[in-house]
Amino acid sequence: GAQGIGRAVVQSLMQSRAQVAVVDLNRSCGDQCKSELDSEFGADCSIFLQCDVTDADALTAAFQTTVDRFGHLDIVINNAGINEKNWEKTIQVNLTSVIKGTYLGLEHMSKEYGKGGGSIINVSSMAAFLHSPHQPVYTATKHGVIGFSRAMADASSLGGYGVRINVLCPAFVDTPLLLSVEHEDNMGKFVKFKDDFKKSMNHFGVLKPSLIADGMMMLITDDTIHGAVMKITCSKGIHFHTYEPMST
Ligand SMILES: NC(=O)C1=CN([C@@H]2O[C@H](COP(=O)(O)OP(=O)(O)OC[C@H]3O[C@@H](n4cnc5c(N)ncnc54)[C@H](O)[C@@H]3O)[C@@H](O)[C@H]2O)C=CC1
Ligand SMILES: CC/C=C\C[C@H](O)/C=C/C=C\C=C\C=C\C(=O)[C@@H](O)C/C=C\CCC(=O)O
Repeated sequence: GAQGIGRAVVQSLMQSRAQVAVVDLNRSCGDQCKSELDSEFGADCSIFLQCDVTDADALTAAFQTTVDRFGHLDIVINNAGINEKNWEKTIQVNLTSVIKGTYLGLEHMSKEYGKGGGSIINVSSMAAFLHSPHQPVYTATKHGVIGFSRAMADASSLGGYGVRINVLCPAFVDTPLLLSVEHEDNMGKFVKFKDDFKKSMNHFGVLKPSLIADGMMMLITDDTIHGAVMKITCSKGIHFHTYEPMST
């Protein structure tokens, strides 16, 4: 992502000397991001790939271009997310593309394909824990990201993929996405609930993208973390959801 949470994570990754492929639909944001990264870190450390993650062929090509450019893949962050009146599109971006991005990441990192292992982080939301009447389909996609990622983490363990898979659930974060609650194009008929949404935001507080990046870096650097659901809120900061053990 070339803005918002994705842009903050890219900054942290490059400050940690990672080479980064920024994949985003928005070319102007992407070009701006690339220009800033080149100025700060040099032109060889990142690429920007304009890509609609709902276009499976384009996303496949973006992964291949990244591997061709940098030689291999170690980290995948499936971050793109929208909240649109077109609820089918919301599902395509927020869930279907996360599934596709996870499978593509495994193709380039999993030991089942003879690769060296790696780390996948899928971005959900605290909307999966505190559902809101403002965005029911968005909420459904974020539940789906958690369920899919936890299942894939178990598959990775059972299959010896060597790929850690974790989920990050931010609460409200100060990014352009939050502004979408004002618009009927995004919220559809639920825009009439926008004042209630903003009351929630004021109650729970709004996080800085840099704190989400800190959480991402923790998931990336601590190789003991696998199958985890990280939550980041104003009240508790970076913490993890605990699930009742499955009864065998
Ligand atoms: N901002 C918030 O309050 C919260 C955001 N999140 C999640 O964090 C993730 C990032 O969101 P933000 O940074 O806040 O949003 P944002 O709108 O600032 O950034 C999202 C980026 O995704 C890109 N994008 C959208 N559709 C795309 C597509 N089809 N193909 C490729 N790129 C596409 C946009 O161009 C944009 O650069 C999303 O999954 C969102 O649901 C989760 C909880 C809270
Ligand atoms: C268009 C809006 C786009 C994104 C907004 C975001 O994805 C939606 C967030 C929805 C809910 C946020 C809830 C925040 C909750 C907190 O900050 C917690 O402190 C509340 C306390 C407990 C939650 C329950 C739990 O932790 O299990």
